[in-house]
Order: sequence, then structure tokens, then C-alpha cells
Amino acid sequence: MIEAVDCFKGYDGTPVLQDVSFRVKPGEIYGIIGPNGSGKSTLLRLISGVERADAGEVRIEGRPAETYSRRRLAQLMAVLEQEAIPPVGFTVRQVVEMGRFPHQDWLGRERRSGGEARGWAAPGEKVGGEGQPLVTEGQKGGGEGQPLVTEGQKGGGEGQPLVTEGQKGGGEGQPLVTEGQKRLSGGVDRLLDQVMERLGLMALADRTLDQVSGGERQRTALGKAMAQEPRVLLLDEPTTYLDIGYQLQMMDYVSRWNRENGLTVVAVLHDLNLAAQYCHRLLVLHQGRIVAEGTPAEIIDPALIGRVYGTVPAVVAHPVSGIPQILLQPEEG
Ligand SMILES: Nc1ncnc2c1ncn2[C@@H]1O[C@H](COP(=O)(O)OP(=O)(O)OP(=O)(O)O)[C@@H](O)[C@H]1O
Repeated sequence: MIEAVDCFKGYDGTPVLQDVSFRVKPGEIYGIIGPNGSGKSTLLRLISGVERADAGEVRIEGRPAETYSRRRLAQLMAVLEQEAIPPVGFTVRQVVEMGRFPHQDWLGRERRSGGEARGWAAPGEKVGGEGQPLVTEGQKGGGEGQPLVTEGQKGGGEGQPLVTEGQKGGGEGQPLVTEGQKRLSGGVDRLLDQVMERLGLMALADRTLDQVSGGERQRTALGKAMAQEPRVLLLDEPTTYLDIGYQLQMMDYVSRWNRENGLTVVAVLHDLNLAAQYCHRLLVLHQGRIVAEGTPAEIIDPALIGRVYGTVPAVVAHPVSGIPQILLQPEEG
């Protein structure tokens, strides 16, 4: 699904990543851990296509990442970072709707995904599923459907209308939104409702982001990623500013999405206990190089962690799951 081959990246002549090669299997939750400055976020930026390796390459489904258009990459991958969205004036629902942008044309009309969208709904539910188009044949007959970009949103951004009056007048007697597109949008509305319900965002839908808590904002960002219907989710420290309840909730949502829809996840995580609980395999970076790769049982080892982080923890088996967990060990304990 994702493959890094002999990647090298440096800034101002200083190597930040060297000889980095690994492969993430489809449907895997793959964690990247390592101390501050070890190159984790840089590696994620190479995978997301934001930056290119100086040597070597990242391949997505066998193709070099740079051969994908921005739009195609955004259809394939969503990125969720720490403090993912600033509290600007959009409502929670508007932000979740923004997840559809890679699937829309320049007028905000939904385009067919050519059967590639996998959808987020659980097996048995109508929207999505393995290799299913977003809107199924049964759903095509469906409801009235609202355009995804509302009048309020069209006015969007920095006082600049996204669609001018002139543009609205568009084609030669052609309605800009056809009946078929309306039905497509109707299917998308159902998808958005499902995402909002799953994440418990319905009650917050009309609040602007400055009227919700940090945890709720992060959940909104996850909703936007889900609405994007990616095959790959890239997480860069998504739980940093969350309390333990929200940390678990966030990772539980991701884990459920992975189980039910075969989503592939690559997650940079500082919290080794969360990484061990949720990741199938872990990659350990140290000073820009890979020092280990393996299952949490193989990686969460006092000697290895001590060598990489400079502090030797106590490792115990979780009393319920048996997964290795670390206990920090002060020098004078
Ligand atoms: N754009 C840049 N220009 C110059 N140096 C950079 C740039 N981006 C990252 N670096 C340097 O590359 C190294 C790796 O940074 P990176 O952010 O990838 O590490 P990280 O493992 O994600 O760190 P942290 O855990 O602290 O977030 C650091 O020394 C950082 O200062």
C-alpha cells in the first residue's frame, strides 16, 4: 500500500532521514515512534506528498507519490495533525463537509468517484463499503439532496467569494446543478450525517469552532477526514492536546474505522502506551535512521527503549489485554 525505498532527506546540508525503507500493508495500523527530532513528521510529509525525498522514493500502491496529482492524493489520503484546525468562523458541519472537496468540482458539485470510494459506513450499511461507490444504485433514486457548498460557504474564506455572480450564471442554458448531481449530493448528505452521528457531532453541528472545546475540535477534524473517505489516514500526533478520555476515544474511532472499512493508518505517536495498544506494527526512528521495526511486543522492550530514548522504563503486561505497557522510572526511585 505504502512503501518507502531508501529515502534520504536533508535540510541545509544536514541529513534528517537516511536509508529509510519500510512497507505498510493494506489495512494495517502502522505506528512511527522515536524521540523529539528523530524525523517522524518529516517522514510523514514525504508520505503525504507535501515534500519529496532528496533520494529514494515513497510509493503509494506501487506508484511514486509524486506521479499523483494533488487531487488524486487527497482522494486517497487524509492527514490529521495535532491541533488540526484553527478555531476560525466555520461551523462543525461546514468543516466536516470540507472533507468532500477532493471529490468535488470547482463549483462544489460532487463528482462520481468511479467506484473507488470505500466509504466509512459499517458493513451492511448503505453508504460505502469495500470498493463500493459512494452512492449505490439503490440510493440514486433517493432524496432531494442539498448542494454540499451552501450559500454561506460560497462566501467563504477571506471575504473572497469562491463563486462569483458571473460564474454562477455559467453555461449556455445548462443548469449548474443537474438532477443527477442533486441525487449524488443527497447520497453525500447521508454520508455526512452518518459521520456526524458516529462522532457525536450532531448536537454541535451549528456551533462555530471557537464555540467548541479542543477535544471537540479534534473530533471535528477527524469527521472531516472520514468524510473524505480516504484509503489511508496519516496521523501526526493527533492526541497530543487531548485528555486521556479523548485520547482513547480518538484512537478507538480510528481503530473501528480500520477494522470495519480496512482503512490503512500510519500514525506518528509520542505516547508509547497508546502506540502499543493500537498499532499492529511499530517503526522506531532515531536520529533519522530506522533502528527497529516489529510488533509492539518486540518493540516495547526496556533495553531498546532505553537505547533510543535515553531512559530505561519498566515494562509490564497490561492486566486486561496483555499488551506491553511502559512505566516511567525516575532515576532516584
Ligand atoms: N523545514 C525544515 N528546515 C530545516 N530543518 C527542519 C525542517 N523540518 C524539520 N527539520 C529538522 O529535522 C529534524 C527532524 O524533525 P521532525 O519534525 O521530522 O522530527 P520529529 O521526530 O517529528 O520531532 P518531534 O517529535 O519533536 O515532533 C529536526 O532536527 C528538525 O529541526
